[in-house]
Order: sequence, then C-alpha cells, then structure tokens
Amino acid sequence: MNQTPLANLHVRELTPLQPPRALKNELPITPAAAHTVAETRAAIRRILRGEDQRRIMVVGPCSIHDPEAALEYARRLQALQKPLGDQLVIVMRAYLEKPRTTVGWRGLINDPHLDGSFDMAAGLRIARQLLLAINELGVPVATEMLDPISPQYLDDQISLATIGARTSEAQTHRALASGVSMPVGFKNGTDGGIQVAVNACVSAAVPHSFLGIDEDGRSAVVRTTGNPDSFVILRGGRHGPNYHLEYIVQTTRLMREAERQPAVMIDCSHANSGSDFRRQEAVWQTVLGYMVEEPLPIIGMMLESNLFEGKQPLVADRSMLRYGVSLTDGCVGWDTTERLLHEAHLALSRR
Ligand SMILES: O=C[C@H](O)[C@H](O)COP(=O)(O)O
Ligand SMILES: C=C(OP(=O)(O)O)C(=O)O
Repeated sequence: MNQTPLANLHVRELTPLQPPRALKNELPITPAAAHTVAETRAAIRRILRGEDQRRIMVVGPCSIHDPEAALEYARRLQALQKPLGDQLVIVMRAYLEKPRTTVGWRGLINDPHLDGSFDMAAGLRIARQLLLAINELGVPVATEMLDPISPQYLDDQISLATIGARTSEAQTHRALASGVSMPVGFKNGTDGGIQVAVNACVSAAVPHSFLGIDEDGRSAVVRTTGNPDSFVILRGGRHGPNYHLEYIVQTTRLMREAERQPAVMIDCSHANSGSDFRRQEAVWQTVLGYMVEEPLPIIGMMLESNLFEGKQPLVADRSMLRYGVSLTDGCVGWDTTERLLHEAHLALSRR
C-alpha cells in the first residue's frame, strides 16, 4: 500500500556539511589570533564588572560580503589599537549572518557567492579564514549569533557575541548564549521592549540543555553551565530611539531588579538612528557625553561603519558592486569612523 508522504514535504534537499572539527583542523587558530581573543574577552569581562574603566567600541560593517574589503577595514582598525587602546577596547563588527525583516540576502555564511547558490560549506570556510586573518592582526571581532549551529565552527575566533533584536526573546538563542565562551550582548526587541533583553541576560546566566551538534557534527544534547557575562544593547524600537538617559537609567534599574550587574551598550544605528547612517554621529556624541558626565554603567557603543559611506543594492551583475560599500544597512565611512574614535578617546582621557 502506497503511504502518503508525511515528512520533509517542503524540503528540497539535505546537503551534509563537514563537521566543525574538520574545518578547525584545516584552519586552526594560531597563537597570535588566540592571544587577541583571550585578551579581549578578559578585557570585556573586566569592563562588565567595572574593574576596567575603558569602553568597548564595536565598529564595522553592517554585514561583510567582501573579505578583501573587510580585511582592509581591519588593517585600518589595527593602526588605531595602540594609540587609542588606553581608553578604548576597539572590536570590529564582523557580522556574517543577517536576520531580515522579511527576506533578503542573509549574509556571508548563508550565501557567500551572493547569487542564491547558498554554498554554506564555502561560507563557513571563508568566514573562518577571514576571522583568523583579522584576529592575527590583533583586531578582535564581534558577531551576531543567529544560527545555532555555526558557532561550533567559529566560536574560538569570537571575542564578543550579540543576539539580535529579532531573537533576544527566543529560547534557542538564550540557551545558546548560556553556553558560548565569550561575553554576550542582547539587543532590546524591535518593538523597543527592554525587558526581553534583561530577561535574556537572566536566562543566559543559568545552565540549559538543548539540541545541537558536537565537534564531529553529530546531533547532541548540549548541556551548558550558564554564561555570567552578558549585557543589554539599546538599539531603539518601533516607537523611536532609546539612547537617551531615561532609557539607560531604566535599563540599569531593570537589571538591578533582575539581580544582574547593570551593563548597557548603545547601538548608534538601527532604530536609534532612524535607519539613517548620518544620524549615528549625533547618537555617538550624545552617548559619549553621558559616558563622561554620568555615573551610569554604559560599557560602550556600536557603530555601523564601512570603508565608504552609504549602502548599495545587491544587483545581479556583481561587477557593478562598489568596493567597501554596505549591502545591508547604510554605514558611515572610514573618515567619520576614525574621527569618532579619536574624539571618544580624547573625551574619555579627560575623565
Ligand atoms: O542590521 C541589519 C538590518 O537592520 C537587519 O538585518 C534587518 O534588515 P532588513 O530590515 O533590511 O531586512
Ligand atoms: C541586525 C542587527 O541589529 P538588530 O538586531 O538591532 O536589528 C545588527 O546589528 O546587524
């Protein structure tokens, strides 16, 4: 008797991937890269606990689509690490997975050739190669953890993880955050809700057990210890920005009530800039003023920045793409980025 198929009705294909261990063996972390990651994670943890007065500046592209341009950007940041390092822990935004409001290109890991071929084996390899090269320069990276499998391939290269506005409330991402090896920032929700990010910090701090994969790519029950190093990232919401003092005070109170050490980062982009990259500078300057004048636990800022300002559409003819320009959110250009970092350094030096 022919049975009506009941499973995989909307699945076209399942393509096996090499296991995390194989990619890590192929592209092992080097001593220089490991040093960058270990030192930066430790510095961020100290900042979260108020034991280090520097501030974390997460700057870089909204998304990376061209490893060459990303490496050039990293080299420019490298030149700022020493001169600004007494006040700033500069971490490069190396976002390789993009959540979308509806549909769109989902990042370098998902579709590295930008052509809908979704060659994720290549995406993971290119991503690991790139992160390794950036870390070897002494430039640490921050990335959004969107897919619960990809961290097994890349976790040793990441100094700071973020959980995005669309996933801070998700059990999957809170459980994932409870097991990762680096500090994690949770964005407030797209509706502006700050409590979900605070709840995420509470959830990530305790042990979870969830379904994942092990280093050999086998499905496994992942049992975590809980991650004590988390903070809230204010990115604005549907009703407008939330970088002003009242929201930072509110977040601090909510974290205290939840018995979490208060720690807030401000994202100058997204709903805090009304999605206009030019407005990021005003947010940066305002928050910098708070950092200097107000006794609030503002641990740093995030800036969407690229070699060149603005953004461009992903056109079918890839040869038409402009080098160093974002394919997703608009970014400030390098000159603005460098100036803003210098201004932050100067202002914080005068504290
Ligand atoms: O940071 C990037 C975007 O804001 C996020 O991926 C959502 O993008 P979209 O609204 O263009 O889909
Ligand atoms: C997607 C991002 O932000 P959010 O989750 O705040 O929309 C991002 O920072 O790239």
